[in-house]
Amino acid sequence: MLHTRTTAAERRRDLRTKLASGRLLRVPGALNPLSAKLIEDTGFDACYLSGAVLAADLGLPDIGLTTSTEIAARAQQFTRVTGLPALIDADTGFGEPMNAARTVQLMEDAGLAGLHLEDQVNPKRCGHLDGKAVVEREEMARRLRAAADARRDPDFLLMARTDARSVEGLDAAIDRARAYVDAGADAIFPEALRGEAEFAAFRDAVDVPLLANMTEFGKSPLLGAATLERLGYNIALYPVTLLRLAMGAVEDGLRTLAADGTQEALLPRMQPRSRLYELLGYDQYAAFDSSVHDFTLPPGD
Ligand SMILES: C[C@](O)(C(=O)O)[C@H](CC(=O)O)C(=O)O
Ligand SMILES: [Mg+2]
Repeated sequence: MLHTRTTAAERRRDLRTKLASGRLLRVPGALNPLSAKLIEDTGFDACYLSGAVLAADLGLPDIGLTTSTEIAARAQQFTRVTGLPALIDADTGFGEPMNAARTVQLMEDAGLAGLHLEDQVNPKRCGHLDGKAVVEREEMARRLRAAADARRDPDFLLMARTDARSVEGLDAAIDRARAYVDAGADAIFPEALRGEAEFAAFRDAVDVPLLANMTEFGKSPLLGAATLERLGYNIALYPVTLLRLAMGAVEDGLRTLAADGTQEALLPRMQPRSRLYELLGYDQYAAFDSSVHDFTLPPGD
């Protein structure tokens, strides 16, 4: 009820253990705390809080407009209701290396299991768009050293994302990744790789856990879990999948409602009240005090 019983420390250890297992973790991006509960219920390994989704949720583009305190406050609403480890997209760290350090502490306090910082300049943009620019390698290394040093729980995962593939080419991106590991990154997120061979080259070159960003409508092919596992990747990320699915359904539904003047035709596509109540744990609230709470549903709801 109300919140998960799992502590942040337990979730961080859980993520570390899963990463050490060598198997591929499947990590969808949650679109709100309720969907994070569904990600847990359907058996995924962890959940992701995407910068693109957090911004879109506020009706904003993903260009670094959100602030670290804003996303930390939102993140806490997710971590409170799921026992799954959650990894957050901390963009560029929201400023100078000192800001990246503060961001790490805010995300630790929000109960997250880890974050990733990227090497783009501010203002950043989606990693799958053209026209990106990256900071000097040493500048990003400073960002990472500050972040690693600020961490109070050594199990909090510090992942470095490099956007350099599209800007400087694959070899430079690999060199950066190695430098970022030396600066304290526990894992690497190579952004916008072009094909399976590039994913394989990255795996050969870097020893730490690797994340494969399987975002839709981007520059990377949508490699299946079996392929990513064979390539030796540790995390398959589906960052914006739920938002895209939900918004597709919402838009279709609105058009149908406007055209038909009733939602009758939409009922088979809806999550029924009973499933929503199950996810929210209404029965536990009823058991807490049945004299106050009685949420028995009529059959068929
Ligand atoms: C992973 C990502 O950083 C995100 O914010 O979810 C985005 C995803 C997207 O815009 O498709 C990115 O790849 O830059
Ligand atoms: Mg992002």
